[in-house]
Amino acid sequence: MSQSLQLLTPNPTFSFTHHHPTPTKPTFPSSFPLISKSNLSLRSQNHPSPSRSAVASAATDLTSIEVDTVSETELKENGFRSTRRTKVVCTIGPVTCGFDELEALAVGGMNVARINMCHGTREWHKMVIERVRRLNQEKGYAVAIMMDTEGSEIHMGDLAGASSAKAEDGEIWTFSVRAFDSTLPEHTINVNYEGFAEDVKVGDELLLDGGMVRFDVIEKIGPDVKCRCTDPGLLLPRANLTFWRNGSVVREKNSMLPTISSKDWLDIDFGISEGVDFIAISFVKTAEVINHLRSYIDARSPNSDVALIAKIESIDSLKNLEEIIQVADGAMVARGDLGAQIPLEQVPATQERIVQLCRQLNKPVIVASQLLESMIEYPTPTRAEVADVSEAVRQRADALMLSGESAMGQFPEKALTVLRSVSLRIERWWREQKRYETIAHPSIGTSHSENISEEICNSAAKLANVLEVDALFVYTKTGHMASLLSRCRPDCPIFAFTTTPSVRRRLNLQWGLIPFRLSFSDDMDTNLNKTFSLLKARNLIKSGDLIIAVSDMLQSIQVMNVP
Ligand SMILES: Nc1ncnc2c1ncn2[C@@H]1O[C@H](COP(=O)(O)OP(=O)(O)O)[C@@H](O)[C@H]1O
Ligand SMILES: C=C(OP(=O)(O)O)C(=O)O
Ligand SMILES: [K+]
Ligand SMILES: [Mg+2]
Repeated sequence: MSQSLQLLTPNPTFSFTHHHPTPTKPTFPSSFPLISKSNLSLRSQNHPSPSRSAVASAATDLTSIEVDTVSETELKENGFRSTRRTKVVCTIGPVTCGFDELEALAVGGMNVARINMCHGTREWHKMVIERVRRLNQEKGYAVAIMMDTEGSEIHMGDLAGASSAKAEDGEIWTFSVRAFDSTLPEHTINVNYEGFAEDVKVGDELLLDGGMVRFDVIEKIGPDVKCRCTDPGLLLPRANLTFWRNGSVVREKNSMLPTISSKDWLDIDFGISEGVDFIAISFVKTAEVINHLRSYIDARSPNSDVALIAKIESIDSLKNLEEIIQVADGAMVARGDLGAQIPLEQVPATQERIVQLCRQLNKPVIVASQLLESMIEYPTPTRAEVADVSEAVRQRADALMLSGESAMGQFPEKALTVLRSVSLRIERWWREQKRYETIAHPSIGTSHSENISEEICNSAAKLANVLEVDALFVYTKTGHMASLLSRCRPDCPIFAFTTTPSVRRRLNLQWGLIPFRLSFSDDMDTNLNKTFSLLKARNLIKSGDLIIAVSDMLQSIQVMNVP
């Protein structure tokens, strides 16, 4: 039995009639207009649970549904409401690039694998992409791939093969733009930016790795800059480098460097040809850069549906924040570099502002860097790190990101487990606290039809909270309706059914969405029948569960008990 509201575009007729059968869960507020639909008669089908190999061949099987085993287990184990809503991005590096290690991350809940083009060779990245693909194909996961560009800001070079170098208090180090071959003189660091020795002044402060290690500039000798270490620490290969004068970051000629360097363009070509799902653009300064990249991709690969993530990590990006997020497909609060460009104490408020703005503009947002930094070395996070992760979850960011913790740390899987368990706990706490929170977002649609979709999703999410439904179902070809529902952060999980594997992977970055691949038609009754029988066969739903279904083919809301 179903109660539904349908808004038919382009010429919506808002005529509603009352005729509803008795629901088994709370009824609507009587003011809510309804039209009834005939009872759905479900063919009873008896599908065996698909084996792993069945999942692998599902792409061609029109009668099956694809969902990853981890989401499936999480849904079954603790009930729908306890399913994790916050997504996790893991940076892949030397300790996690093996197939088994990647699988362990997928089992641990990794939603997106990030490769950072600052490090490693293209062959290495290609190998990681192929392994993630194989994992998806063989094991039914929908792990998306995010390629992160190097960008053209200043960073130090490699340490002639060493994995790190220790700078001690008071030591004199030389930062040089000279090219060294395989051996580096002692206490020497190569800098990738030619204008460095020219731009820097005696008395400036150098911050490496977002301020983890600091130096004072004491002398300039041609291409060499002599510096004294004031905050000792570990120098890592290719760590970022900024210099500060009178309390703010100096952006001389390096601010004129193109956001996308010639190496980045080659990496982008590589990413497009490999079919990555996301490209994260480092040090975005303006919306124009994103628009330019999008036209480039459209011209080069018209069928590509790669999503562009703007990394907010510079002063320039903060100046143009709204325009940048508006044109991007999502944003990353890249706190590593951001914390080296603005005073550290401004980072938390900036993070909150970016997260809120993304939610308003309906763009997924990732909170990144140093979430569990101590877990690179230790198996337990600090209390402060747990509080930081909790805050990002409480802000309801779409995703959290691991960097060094999963790329080169000693406890990648443990770090992932911490993110997962903290997310679950804070989400539950938040639901208990904020039940019936009213959802009010500015309207973002630019057409009548878009406004209708948006209002449908707002209403569906509100209904889902009030009626305490078990799940929201959304049938979406492009993923747009699913993201509009996610934006409302409803109390129940959102089952997003989509026909295309790439849309399914892309939705895996967004808060609360459990993406399924399913072939469906424009006929909602048929779609619902099919979904119910397939999900029942996998013991994911049972008769009597209350669901709300929305669709972007037929703009409608249907409330129903699973027959
Ligand atoms: N592909 C890779 N190959 C080798 N080391 C890597 C790779 N990706 C990441 N790492 C290591 O993990 C650390 C953290 O990763 P990330 O935060 O992405 O880079 P960065 O610290 O350079 O911004 C890096 O400093 C580097 O030591
Ligand atoms: C995520 C970030 O970028 P990257 O690791 O590429 O420097 C950051 O700066 O926080
Ligand atoms: K990068
Ligand atoms: Mg960065």
